[in-house]
Amino acid sequence: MSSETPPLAVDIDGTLTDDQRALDPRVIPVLRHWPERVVVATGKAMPFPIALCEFLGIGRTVIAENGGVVFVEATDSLELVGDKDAADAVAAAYRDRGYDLGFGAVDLANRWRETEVVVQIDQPVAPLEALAEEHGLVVLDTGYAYHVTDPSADKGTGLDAVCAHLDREPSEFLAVGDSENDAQLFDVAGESVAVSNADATARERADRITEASYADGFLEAVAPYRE
Ligand SMILES: O=C(O)COP(=O)(O)O
Repeated sequence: MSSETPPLAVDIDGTLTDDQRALDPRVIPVLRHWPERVVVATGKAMPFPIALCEFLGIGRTVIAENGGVVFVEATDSLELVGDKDAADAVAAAYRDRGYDLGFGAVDLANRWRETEVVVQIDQPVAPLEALAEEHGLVVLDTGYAYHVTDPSADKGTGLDAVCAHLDREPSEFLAVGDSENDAQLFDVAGESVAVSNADATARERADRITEASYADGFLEAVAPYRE
């Protein structure tokens, strides 16, 4: 890889995966051997990106829950931003009105979540948005789930926090992603790339858009640094 390879902030779903949300195995050696820091920045709860880093064999530097959770292994720091009680109150009120979060009784999507609540993408969003607003929260549509989340935390504030711990600047980073929850990350990163399956917000806020979709798009985004 080139000596000018930047540190990388990368989304998971839709960016490192195929269209079925399965990790594309071709991204594994790229991330494992990336010569700079890799930050996994996701809407998922912390155990998922932590496990991804562990199995990739890379340092655990993670932005989870759309910026609500930031973990930097190198400095042994964990920061939580958000009002989980308010998010839980939204979920309870949503259920009281006869709706369901949509993830079943065990609910692996919410089980380890510390700052947000997520609702399955096929559930009604209008009542969720009304309840979120009543509690000072917003609903973020990642294309994979509705996140009831604190508007003061996002993947951009997450990268700021990571950088404060590591004495780096967000502007040093290449960011790659695919949805509106990547927009603020794109804003703070030095270079931002949306894969071609990205939603309108991500496409608008990215510096460039790849020709290819999903993990093929990620491989295209990082190709200039791998020559
Ligand atoms: O959890 C989601 O809804 C999306 O996750 P992502 O940020 O890794 O795409």
